[in-house]
Amino acid sequence: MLRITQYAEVIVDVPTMQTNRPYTYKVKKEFENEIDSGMRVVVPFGRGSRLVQGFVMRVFTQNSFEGSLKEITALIDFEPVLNTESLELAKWMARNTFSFAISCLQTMLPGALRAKYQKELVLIDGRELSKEVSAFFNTRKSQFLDEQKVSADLLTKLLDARKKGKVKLNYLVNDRLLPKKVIFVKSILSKEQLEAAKKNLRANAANLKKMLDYLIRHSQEVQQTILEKKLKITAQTLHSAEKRGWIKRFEKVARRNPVENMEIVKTHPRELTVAQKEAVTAINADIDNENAITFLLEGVTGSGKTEVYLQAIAHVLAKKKTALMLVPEISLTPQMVKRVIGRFGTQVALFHSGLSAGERFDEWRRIKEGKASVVVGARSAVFTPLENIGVIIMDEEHESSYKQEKMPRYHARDVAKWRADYHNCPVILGSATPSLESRARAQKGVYRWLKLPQRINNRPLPAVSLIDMRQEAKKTRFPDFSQSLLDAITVRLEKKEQTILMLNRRGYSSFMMCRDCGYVLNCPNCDISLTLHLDTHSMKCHYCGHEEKIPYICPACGSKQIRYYGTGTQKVEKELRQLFPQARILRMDVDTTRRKGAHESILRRFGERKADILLGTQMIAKGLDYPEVTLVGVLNADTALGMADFRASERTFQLLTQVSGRAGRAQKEGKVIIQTYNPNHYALLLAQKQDYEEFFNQEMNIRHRGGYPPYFFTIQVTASALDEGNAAKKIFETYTELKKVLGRNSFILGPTPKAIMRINNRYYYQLIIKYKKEPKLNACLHALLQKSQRDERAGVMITIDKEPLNFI
Ligand SMILES: Nc1ncnc2c1ncn2[C@@H]1O[C@H](COP(=O)(O)OP(=O)(O)OP(=O)(O)O)[C@@H](O)[C@H]1O
Ligand SMILES: [Zn+2]
Ligand SMILES: [Zn+2]
Repeated sequence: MLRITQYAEVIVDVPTMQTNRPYTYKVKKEFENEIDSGMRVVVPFGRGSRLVQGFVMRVFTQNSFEGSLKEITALIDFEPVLNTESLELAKWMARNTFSFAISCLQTMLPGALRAKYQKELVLIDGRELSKEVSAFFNTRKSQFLDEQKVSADLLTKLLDARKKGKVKLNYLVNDRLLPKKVIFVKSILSKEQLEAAKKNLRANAANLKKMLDYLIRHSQEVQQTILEKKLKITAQTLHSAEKRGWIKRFEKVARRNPVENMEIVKTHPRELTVAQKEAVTAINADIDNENAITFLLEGVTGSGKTEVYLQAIAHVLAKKKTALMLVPEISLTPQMVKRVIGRFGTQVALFHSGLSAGERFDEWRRIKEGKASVVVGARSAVFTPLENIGVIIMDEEHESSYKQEKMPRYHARDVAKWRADYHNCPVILGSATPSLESRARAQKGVYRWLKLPQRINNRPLPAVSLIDMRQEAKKTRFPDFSQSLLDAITVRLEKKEQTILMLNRRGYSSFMMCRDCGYVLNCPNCDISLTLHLDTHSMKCHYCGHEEKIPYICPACGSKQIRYYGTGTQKVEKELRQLFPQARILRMDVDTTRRKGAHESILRRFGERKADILLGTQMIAKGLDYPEVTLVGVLNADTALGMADFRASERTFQLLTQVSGRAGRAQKEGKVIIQTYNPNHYALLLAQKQDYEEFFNQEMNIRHRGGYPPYFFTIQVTASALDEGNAAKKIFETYTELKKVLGRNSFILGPTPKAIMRINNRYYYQLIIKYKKEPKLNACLHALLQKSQRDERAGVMITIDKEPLNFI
């Protein structure tokens, strides 16, 4: 007999057998009214019916299938965690970035929701239990179950007890998910009653008196911890007040507020300059027309791009729509956050890696519940479930951190455009130094090109000088500082103006080298040198995290002449303190900003002029807007140029232009000193002139001649394995397959071993496809990927990266 039954298509999470195909499961009667697409479920999978997690993609009813389908075991969520848009986006992303659907789905969720669920066994009936099961519970009512850790024998006995109804199995999502609860205090007496209580108080009950005085003056509820701090009292006093019937204490769900300790000043829209006005008018017109168009806002440093964003956002909010603003992680500075929150207040949600998992979860939930209408965040914020989006902004669009380097290898710019199409709204890409790709599209009319060619109030761009370190380094005792830079710092210290010093790359080549035999201390797992960290007094690998003691004797020749080599921020800080003992110096790098809030506190102190010099890595190159900074020094401009990557010049130019832009932004004139070993390189000469347009023209010529993007599209295919031979074999097989489908106008570079061939004991080989038009390529690559899943050779993996930003 036929019967209407409910079914669900589920994308399952099976690490060893990734697939983009959903599996169909039967929905139990109990779940029929509960289940919906976008919810996570637990399902049995494979021959052993192992329980795995999955996402419901679709629910449908139809006549019962012939064969027997497995049933959904449990619901993890009680309402969808992903909406229709997110599910669609995940599907598109899986196809478009050669990623697994499950990875894409998980990427859309905040980390707290991605954490693995736990299984809990609850004892229902303790009679006649087997010895082993009793021992497992060991007088407790419930116990977590980790299938990996209990013996198969015990597991069968537990499952048997479950069948007999003696034990129940629960699925628990990590408890970080529980909303944060805080205790509040509120007076339950009238003012008069409180006054009376005060009269009856013993003379020595000072704390209770303080408490009553407070309650008499404040009738609103207050958070317990805040009250304790304010009155310098303990929970004991509050307890006693409660017992006397003065107050009641109650729990409330609190929002973990990431900007709790920030001083926010209300800001107002500024009178726009002519160029700003033109930009805002053009953008707002397309917001009104619900036009999914992309703008490139090319504006020199300090030209007021942020004000353009803010006014476009205000326009969107006035239409009761929402706005998404993406900024690179490192420029998501307190300054930027204050500017946006100062303008739009509590309707702003923040989303970046500086937040704790709980804070991120709370912000995500506020967005999902429609309580936030402006989202400011880094790359992953592009997935936040804002509805009714009116504009999407991407500041510093050229930043490579917008591309995720691991699966799913998406570029936030592409996701932003997809969502703009979905919501019929414009995208604004802003930068002083746009990526060549975006700038070329603006030229061709694919993007609408808006320009802010002048700084605000026509302030001049700072004067930049290049210092040839090949000569200078010989002259001084401190090889990191040229005399011109030392002189310029001295002048700033005398005039009480501020200086920003940038050291390119974190812990740049502070490796250990033996001066007698040239031995370099390498990571045992990776083909890369270990980096010296003075704070932990150890040598660390930045790739795999391996850590070991600093050697004092060369392991190769036994010499004591093993020294660190190169320039790290810690070393430069030490030198600076010797050179300028009177200067107040702040250091900002990955090591000093690891602690939560450290980043903010360093910048705040600098902004309050509690320091004269801010020394840091690339972190300080972007977005900072401090009026007293009149000198920017770049200690080593060349490190990026030394890399065998065709984008090296572009990156160097962008970085130098950005960091130069920090100087002289207000009334006082700015000066920039760039120290380099390549003073004649065009990227440096044009950065000196801060001439983006000329750089664009020259670089496009070079790209044209070399056949690089944006003239060609690129795809990188990487094969890796624990065994080097297997990795190599795989890449050559891939090469042969690709050759069959690629046309005459496409090229393959390689196969070659990767520049760092071994990372964490895996070997990596790569090839790069360059093409203009290859209609069959996508399908071919998807087939390769699927096939490699079934590769017999252990641990052989293929990864595909569309438009990679790192070629080495
Ligand atoms: N119309 C305006 N009138 C007066 N001041 C303005 C105006 N627009 C912006 N500003 C101020 O000018 C300064 C520079 O602006 P902003 O930081 O937005 O520039 P930007 O283009 O984003 O710079 P960068 O790319 O270097 O970060 C800021 O202090 C800002 O408050
Ligand atoms: Zn040696
Ligand atoms: Zn390593």
